[in-house]
Amino acid sequence: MEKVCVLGAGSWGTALAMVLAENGHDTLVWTHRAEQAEEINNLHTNKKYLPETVLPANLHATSDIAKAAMHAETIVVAVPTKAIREVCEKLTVELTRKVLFVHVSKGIEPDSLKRISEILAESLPAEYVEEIVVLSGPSHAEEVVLHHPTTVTAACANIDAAEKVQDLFMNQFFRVYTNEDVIGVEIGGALKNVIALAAGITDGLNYGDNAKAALITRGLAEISRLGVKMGGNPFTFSGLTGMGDLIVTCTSVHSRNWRAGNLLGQGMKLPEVLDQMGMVVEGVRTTKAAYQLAEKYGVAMPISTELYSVLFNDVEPKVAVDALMMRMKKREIDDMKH
Ligand SMILES: NC(=O)C1=CN([C@@H]2O[C@H](COP(=O)(O)OP(=O)(O)OC[C@H]3O[C@@H](n4cnc5c(N)ncnc54)[C@H](OP(=O)(O)O)[C@@H]3O)[C@@H](O)[C@H]2O)C=CC1
Ligand SMILES: O=C(CO)COP(=O)(O)O
Repeated sequence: MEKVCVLGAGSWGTALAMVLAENGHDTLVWTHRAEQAEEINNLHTNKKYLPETVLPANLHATSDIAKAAMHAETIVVAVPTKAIREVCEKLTVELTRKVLFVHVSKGIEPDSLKRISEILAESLPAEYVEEIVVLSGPSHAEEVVLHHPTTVTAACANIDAAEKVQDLFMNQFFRVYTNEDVIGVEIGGALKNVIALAAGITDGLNYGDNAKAALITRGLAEISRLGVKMGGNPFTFSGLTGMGDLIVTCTSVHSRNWRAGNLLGQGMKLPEVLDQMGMVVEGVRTTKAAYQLAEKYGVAMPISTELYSVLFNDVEPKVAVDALMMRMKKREIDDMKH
């Protein structure tokens, strides 16, 4: 039995804390809202994020970050990308020993263009960091809490650390693979949200299945193109954290990114959409990062670029789709390289 703390009691943090508690680990979830910690401790529910779920009685919560830091040998960071620096700052003052960090967030920071493991390495004191492992893959919280079969990947250049995380989480409904390619895993996990927003838009426009298959396939082409240029292993992009997560996020009604895109495609404006979602839609900020990364690395990312113009330059979704369809003629396979 390990002592594990999960930072963030949103849908994913809570679902993963549930997996860990069910695996017999001494699991504490930290939330920045005291009333939510009380709800988890006293009622064993988290109604805002997982309204139908009864949490295991051995899952405990706290809103005291000092307690969270004291408790853990392993810390799972499960807050949205934009909250990570702030949470690390709070945590840093409470750390007293080396901890294995696992992060499960899927984003890239705009402007700095940092991946999550880079943000963590920058924000946490090196002497208290044993390793940083990313856990990612096709995994909606709503299905994990129902014990539906789910597969994910734990990635770290130090394969022993990845295997330790594999052992912590793995059970009969939650299967964990390992990979050494942190860049490929983080880029695939972040950028699939961008393509899922676009897939939601075409569904909102009622463009049907051909359009969605096109977005998934050409989306994977542009994710791989960028990811390889950044140093990722090309094979990672056809794995769970690439193609796998892209498929689930572009096709599942559970996806907040797909749902947000769907509302945009139906004509709703971005601020209204985000208001209505009430949960993180990582793809919005990541679209800005993708747009900047495409420029920085000189890689063609037409879907991300058109989505950027819809989200941030008020271009009509239909006009953006027309622009994608009317790009100059390309070879399918040669095009993957450039
Ligand atoms: N949901 C899923 O199925 C999956 C999600 N992920 C990824 O996991 C990450 C977290 O997503 P998810 O749990 O779904 O998000 P949610 O929107 O469901 O929950 C986010 C949680 O983080 C908390 N939070 C937000 N800002 C801060 C802050 N500054 N300090 C402390 N806590 C904060 C929120 O608190 P409050 O309630 O106060 O807003 C909430 O508890 C994202 O990167 C997402 O892409 C990955 C795989 C699956
Ligand atoms: O990453 C996810 C599934 O693997 C969750 O996707 P959404 O954030 O779009 O809900």
